[in-house]
Amino acid sequence: MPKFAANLSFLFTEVPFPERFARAAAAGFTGVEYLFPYDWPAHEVAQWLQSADVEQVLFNLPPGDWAAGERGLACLPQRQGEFAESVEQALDYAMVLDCERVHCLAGLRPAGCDEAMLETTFVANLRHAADRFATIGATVMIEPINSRIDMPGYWLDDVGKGFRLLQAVDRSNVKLQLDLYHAQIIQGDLARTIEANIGDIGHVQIADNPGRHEPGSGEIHYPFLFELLDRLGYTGWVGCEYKPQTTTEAGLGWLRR
Ligand SMILES: O=C(O)C(=O)CO
Repeated sequence: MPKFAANLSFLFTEVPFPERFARAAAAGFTGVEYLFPYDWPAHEVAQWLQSADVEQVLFNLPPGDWAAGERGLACLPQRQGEFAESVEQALDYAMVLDCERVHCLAGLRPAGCDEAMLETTFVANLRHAADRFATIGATVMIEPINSRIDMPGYWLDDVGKGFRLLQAVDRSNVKLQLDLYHAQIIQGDLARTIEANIGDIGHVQIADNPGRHEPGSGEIHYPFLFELLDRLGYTGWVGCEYKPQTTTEAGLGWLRR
């Protein structure tokens, strides 16, 4: 079975964020991920990790003004200075949290902007981020996210485009974060996609479809995909980024099975 990380932005939300680390550990998780740590000083987050004895698996670079609807900066031509600052902030946190993976949100497609310009900006920004994170041995993830249900207007909303962008960025520490829930909505054909691209996949996330709930609640046959990841020698983490149907604890039956 792969290693599972609890996504603390989705799971254990019954308790305040600092308490979720211990809850995840008590439920048997040895790794955690979440969207953003920036509301808390890095050394405090490090203490929560340490006292729960869990590994920091992944978090996201600052996304711009999330509350105002922004969903990342990496493709935005007018925001390259801010992107570079966001890389430094995430790097500081990654060092303190001893985290080997960060996810770089691409951003929403700006109106009236040429596709080639967005791609040029994205590639330049990713190369910059990759080179900065290489100094601590960390990998930068890019993630295709569906723009039909969950993130309307998201620029990186195609799985094939994600793998093509990896080639364009051409840095060994940039990999694809394959969220199987988003991939199912975008295109399906999950097993073949994993098999054809396993060497470029640096992180996996899961939820079932429809509803983005626990594995087993929908149409995706996760036991088959977990066996496939094992058979292909995937040694990375699988992040549990789903919305529990009732409570987090009640929804962990799929993991015990
Ligand atoms: O929305 C998602 O799927 C994300 O992983 C955002 O980081």
